[in-house]
Amino acid sequence: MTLPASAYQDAAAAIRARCDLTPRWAIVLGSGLGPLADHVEVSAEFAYEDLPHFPRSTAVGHAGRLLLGRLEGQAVVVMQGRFHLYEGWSPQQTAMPIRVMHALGARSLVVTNAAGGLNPQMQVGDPMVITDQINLMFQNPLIGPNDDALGPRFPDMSQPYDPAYGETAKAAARRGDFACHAGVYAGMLGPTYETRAEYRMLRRLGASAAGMSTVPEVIAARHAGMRVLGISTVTNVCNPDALGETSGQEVVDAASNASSKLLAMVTAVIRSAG
Ligand SMILES: O=P(O)(O)O[C@@H]1C[C@H](O)[C@@H](CO)O1
Ligand SMILES: Nc1nc2[nH]cnc2c(=O)[nH]1
Repeated sequence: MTLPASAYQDAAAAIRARCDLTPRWAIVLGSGLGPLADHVEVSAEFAYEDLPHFPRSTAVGHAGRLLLGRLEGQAVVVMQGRFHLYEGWSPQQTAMPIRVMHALGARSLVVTNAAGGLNPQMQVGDPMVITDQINLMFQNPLIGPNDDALGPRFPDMSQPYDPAYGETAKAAARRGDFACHAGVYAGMLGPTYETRAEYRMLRRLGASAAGMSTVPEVIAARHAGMRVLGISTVTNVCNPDALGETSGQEVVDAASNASSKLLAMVTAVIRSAG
């Protein structure tokens, strides 16, 4: 579905009409990670269905609420649930909330997700700081007329994830004494999990984690010049030579169980940026 050019400004105006907080940070909470929002001192809360042009969350483990408030004293806007291409939303719709949060004032983005771990050292519950991404969705939210007011027609993607944010997140994991990996996130269309042959291919392509989100959001964020921290939680181990079955519920449960690690890393980065 094509969105009107004014869609993200309309949604931002509806939010501003009820809340005058200017968020510096935008945070997208992935599958099972919604409870991180319990740590936000909330000023205003919006159901996605009440915001103009906003899609509705249909994915398991995604509450479908936008919160404005403070985390670690910093003004934040938090998506408790996101939109995925496999739900039937267009790339523009999956990325639209990023533009809304940018229009509200956010200049840094934290994206979190649940992902399959491809690196043999990974265990369920381990976080991975995303260093780069591979777009295997073969779709792009910037297709169509470019909004020059937002960003360039041909955005640079040489460093989509901010290395300084990543280092701070890894340092928080060291302080917390829990394992933390760094690697490349492969964005898949879903909703099927991968076959053994596909996991094998992803390893050969240089991916360390496979998921079904994040890539369109990060493209939209980089287009708008936002600095990005990305963290995956490994929810299933993808060993092509000994692959067990994976279910959506198992993924959500594994992500929820690891949410305290995510919280430690995300808050450390927000704190350090002052
Ligand atoms: O929103 P995220 O990327 O955390 O959701 C992942 C991808 C699918 O929605 C689901 C598959 O298990 O988890
Ligand atoms: N594509 C994909 N998405 C996931 N989300 C959680 N685990 C996985 C996985 O193994 N593959």
